[in-house]
Amino acid sequence: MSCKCSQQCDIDVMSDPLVLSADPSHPANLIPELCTVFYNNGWVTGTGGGISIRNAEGDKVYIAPSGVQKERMVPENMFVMDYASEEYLRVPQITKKPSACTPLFMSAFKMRGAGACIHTHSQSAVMCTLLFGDEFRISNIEQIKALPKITEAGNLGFFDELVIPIIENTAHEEDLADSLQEAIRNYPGATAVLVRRHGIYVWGETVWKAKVYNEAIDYLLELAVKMRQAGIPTTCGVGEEKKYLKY
Ligand SMILES: CSC[C@@H](O)[C@@H](O)C(=O)COP(=O)(O)O
Ligand SMILES: [Zn+2]
Repeated sequence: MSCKCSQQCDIDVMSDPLVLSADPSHPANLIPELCTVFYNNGWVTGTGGGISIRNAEGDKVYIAPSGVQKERMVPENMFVMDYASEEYLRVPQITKKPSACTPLFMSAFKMRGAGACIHTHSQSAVMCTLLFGDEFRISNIEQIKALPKITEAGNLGFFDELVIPIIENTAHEEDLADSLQEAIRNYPGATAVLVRRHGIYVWGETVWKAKVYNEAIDYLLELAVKMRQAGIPTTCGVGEEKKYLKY
């Protein structure tokens, strides 16, 4: 039987209907593709980081295997979980162990209704967790406008402050779930949580929103490191930067 996607493809989906599709937006195709993009940005190198995506109906969760090179995955490597029962509908041959990030991805799905959640080990994210205390804050930068308010409709404005909570790392990724959930409860306007000396989790209503938020946040994290290096506070008002310039 061939795939039912809009492209009239001739992939034999009977061989593995949960992960084989010629539809490029199928989660089993998107996870390997996006992980390659993230790898090329230095966000998921050395097997760290990853992404989990729910299907369009929201009843299935696609999860990468644990400990694999995330940029070299193929659709057949994906785990598929039933969203409601959290039971695995498919376990790939490559390994029986799903990503250690699974309880964290599930927290974003269940608590925020997210359609996708990205985890990166971006060096800008890690540096910001070393430069900031319990919260990362930045304001008065144009790129902030790419991020949602969450608690009300629409995006943040140029003069709004972006606040991202920072939680402490644990020896094992799955042990982060409790503190991530606490941060999600305490910061209803957050679409991301930083993990000290580790990286960041970013989620969104759809995979494309999650991707845009992750890109915008990483841009702001990288900028924040440079602002700190230049001695400019990340929340400094428009025009106030002159006070900090050394020339
Ligand atoms: C470099 S090992 C990193 C892991 O411990 C973890 O932090 C991570 O992000 C990926 O876990 P994984 O189980 O491979 O999906
Ligand atoms: Zn990690």
